[in-house]
Amino acid sequence: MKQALTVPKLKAMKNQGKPIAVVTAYDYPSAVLSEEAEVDMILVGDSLGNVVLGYETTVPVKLEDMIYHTRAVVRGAPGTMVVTDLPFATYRLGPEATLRNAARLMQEGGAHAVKMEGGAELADEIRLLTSAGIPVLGHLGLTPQSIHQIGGYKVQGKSEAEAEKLLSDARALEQAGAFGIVLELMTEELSAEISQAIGIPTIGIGAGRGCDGQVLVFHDLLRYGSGIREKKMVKSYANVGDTIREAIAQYVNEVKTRAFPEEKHSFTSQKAADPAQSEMGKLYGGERK
Ligand SMILES: Nc1nc(=O)c2c([nH]1)NC[C@@H]1CN(c3ccc(C(=O)N[C@@H](CCC(=O)O)C(=O)O)cc3)CN21
Ligand SMILES: CC(C)C(=O)C(=O)O
Ligand SMILES: [Mg+2]
Repeated sequence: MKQALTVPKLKAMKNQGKPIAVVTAYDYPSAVLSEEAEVDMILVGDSLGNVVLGYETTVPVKLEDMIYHTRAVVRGAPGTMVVTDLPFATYRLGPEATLRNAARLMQEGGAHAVKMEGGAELADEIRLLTSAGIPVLGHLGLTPQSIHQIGGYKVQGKSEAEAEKLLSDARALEQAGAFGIVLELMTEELSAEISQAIGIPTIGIGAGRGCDGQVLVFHDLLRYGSGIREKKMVKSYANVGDTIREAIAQYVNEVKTRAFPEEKHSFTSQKAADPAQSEMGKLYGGERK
């Protein structure tokens, strides 16, 4: 079995200038295929609320959902580093409650690390978790769990004041012990500045070319879903949604026209093998062997 990447090795990749390739996965097949494709890390994102469970936002996603999906991912990718999102509000009731929730993602889910959205205000939580052996990945820029506060999925860090705040938040996360930071939906000037200013790797999504790695949502990368919206930040490397829809439509058509199943998909008894004796044999006039 392939050896999963470790936190120290991930940090070393930044120093060696080796880009880090991350994809989200939510279940057994997406994890198996991601590991076979040799991704450096799998993120069990709370985006599963959108792409797997059909919610409008990530806000309804529960800790139990994340544990359940992480278990399936870990079974599918036993040789890959798996990081799981702490979902909405599960790391906002103080360091102890955060530790309890993060520990469940690791003990019950099998995650190797956890991710949380936010800046300097999470320093105490990150210090406690890292001291307890729970690696923490930060997440700055667009923080989708705060969508009802922010009001929309908008590019972050465009003003000088916003950029300053994000840079100081990145420094605070590193200081508190985070092993890396996801930078979501910000200008590439800012993501490059942050990536140079800190010693831990940055993983970008919609943050341009300045980051130490990239992450994409599995369903966006593959156009896997019925209504995957075109987003500027996404590159789709396949169109699995169209492929699946066309395949299912063809199956439906073949059932309706009795083109499927054929003889080769069917099983026969010894009695049926003798056309004179079997109902099917009589029906097909001895055609069946
Ligand atoms: N399918 C999916 N992909 C994701 O990347 C993702 C989720 N779901 N759910 C949780 C969050 C929400 N995210 C989002 C949601 C919307 C935009 C978006 O509308 N992006 C626009 C830019 C908007 C602007 O110009 O201000 C784009 O075109 O990329 C980006 C990230 C990222 N995460
Ligand atoms: C977009 C990534 C970074 C994420 O947080 C998720 O998939 O939930
Ligand atoms: Mg997330």
